Amino acid sequence: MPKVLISDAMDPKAAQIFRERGVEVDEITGKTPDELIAIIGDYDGLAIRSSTKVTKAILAAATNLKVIGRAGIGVDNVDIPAASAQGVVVMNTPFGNSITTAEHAIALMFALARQLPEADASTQAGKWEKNRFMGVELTSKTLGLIGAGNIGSIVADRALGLKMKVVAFDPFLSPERALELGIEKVELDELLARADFITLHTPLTDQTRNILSAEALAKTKQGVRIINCARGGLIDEAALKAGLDSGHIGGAALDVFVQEPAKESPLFGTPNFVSTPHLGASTSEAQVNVAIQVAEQMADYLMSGGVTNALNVPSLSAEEAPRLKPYMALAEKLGSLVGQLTHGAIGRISIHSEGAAAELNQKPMVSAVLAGFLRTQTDTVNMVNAPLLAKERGIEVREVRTEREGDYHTLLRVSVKTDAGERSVAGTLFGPSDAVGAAPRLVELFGIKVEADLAGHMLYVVNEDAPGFIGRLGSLLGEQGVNIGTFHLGRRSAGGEAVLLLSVDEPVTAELLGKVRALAGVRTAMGLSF
Ligand SMILES: NC(=O)C1=CN([C@@H]2O[C@H](COP(=O)(O)OP(=O)(O)OC[C@H]3O[C@@H](n4cnc5c(N)ncnc54)[C@H](O)[C@@H]3O)[C@@H](O)[C@H]2O)C=CC1
Ligand SMILES: O=C(O)C(=O)COP(=O)(O)O
Repeated sequence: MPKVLISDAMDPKAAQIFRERGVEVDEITGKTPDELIAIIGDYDGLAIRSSTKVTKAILAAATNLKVIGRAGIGVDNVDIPAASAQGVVVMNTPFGNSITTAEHAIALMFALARQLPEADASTQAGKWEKNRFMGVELTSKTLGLIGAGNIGSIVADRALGLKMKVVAFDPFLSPERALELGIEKVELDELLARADFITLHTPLTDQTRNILSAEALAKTKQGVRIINCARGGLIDEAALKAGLDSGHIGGAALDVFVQEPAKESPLFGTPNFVSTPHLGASTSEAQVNVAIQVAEQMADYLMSGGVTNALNVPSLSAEEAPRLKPYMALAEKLGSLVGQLTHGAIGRISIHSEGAAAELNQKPMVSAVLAGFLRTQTDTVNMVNAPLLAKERGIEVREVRTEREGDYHTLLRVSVKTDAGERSVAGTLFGPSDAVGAAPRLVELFGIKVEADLAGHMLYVVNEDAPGFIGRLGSLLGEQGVNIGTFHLGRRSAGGEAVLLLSVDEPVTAELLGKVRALAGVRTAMGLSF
């Protein structure tokens, strides 16, 4: 009988469903990482919310683990590359708590507009300070949405009902979708200049981290009120405190913090600051939704192999699975690679299969490319919703098949149309010709021939091909204590542009990237993960 550990507080429905479906379940919450490491080896499944941090160390001890189920949306507390490397399926419940979280953002907006927490405390202290609390109306005010996905769209809908004007910054929001939502798509600077209230609804990624930096906050309107029910780390907390102290920021409400649990913060006690302890998803309705959904999905997987809402594996029928599986892994890696290497809106993505790949069912491969690509923008993408999400983002998807073989027996090419022109990557499968058990390999990167395994954490460098460069890079990595797993090299022409792809044991830090970029001859350096 498979065994699941529920390690964060979850509605009792989850345990009930596991038991009904023949899965043994333990509910043990509040464990330290070391305590979790000591017990995790016994379990086939781990059901979590946001408190449990599923790190590489925990995964390393999770020798029997097959599936992690997140009863909620954000999976930034799970090391997905490490889970994938171990073959652990990671699933979430993308919609179960979105209404609830959107309502919390609206609640915090009202709390700021009418200073409800401070007025409540003062009244209950017997002060009756009727003249101290002068609020503002929401009607006719401009709400700036940063991120207009599932939750952002619901917030927009509610705000429009309150007769607010809504402007949104989301590079992946298509003009058609903006029109459908009744909101105006704008650039970030315009949002900062126009919004009376700003609310954040993006995942925490390298692009969104510190999106409200000191510099961005300085561009906001005098008296702006800011709400964050998405993730700590989207706002520079020190700059927020300074803005509140100076009076430039009229109010801020945070449900999420850089460090959680946030038991102390310079923001605590600041006038016009409101906070809640990551309560966005905490309603009985949402918790029942996500508990039922996560338990059903995990039980399906453990009992029959069915895959729903998985973030790192494709959903597949039993018959097609063995032959398509390596192609899907290749497709997902190529999609993820172009997603990580290109930024901003993409008008078109083309998937071209050549040779043996062209004879297979293309749909799962196309979904895998799109899922890999979109995962760099949203946590809620999976194999099932990837084509729909691509459509919503205005991405045209083209499929091209050439049954004739080219240089390779089988080849998959992914091209994206960006403002800078068409850019493409291509890969093949090495190993048995029927593809079962074959290994994905990158063979071309933006026109440069390179042969690489896309796995784990990688460092990508584009440099001028010149003697001594590899030695300088190798010494730098050695000095920084970075262990190189594999090393792949390609170049456009002798003395021209060269590309290096190195696999490294730990995620590439911003500090290391800074040092690599400072090396003579480096044009681009980025950290990638698969
Ligand atoms: N406080 C809480 O308890 C809860 C917090 N959340 C958080 O809310 C976040 C949003 O959830 P959903 O709306 O369901 O996700 P979603 O994936 O549907 O929407 C996220 C949106 O952010 C956009 N985005 C991505 N990168 C961006 C960038 N650089 N700039 C601007 N926009 C960007 C995406 O295009 C997408 O439209 C989640 O990632 C999660 O971290 C979710 C539920 C509860
Ligand atoms: O679903 C999400 O992304 C959330 O942030 C909710 O977190 P929680 O399940 O309440 O710990």
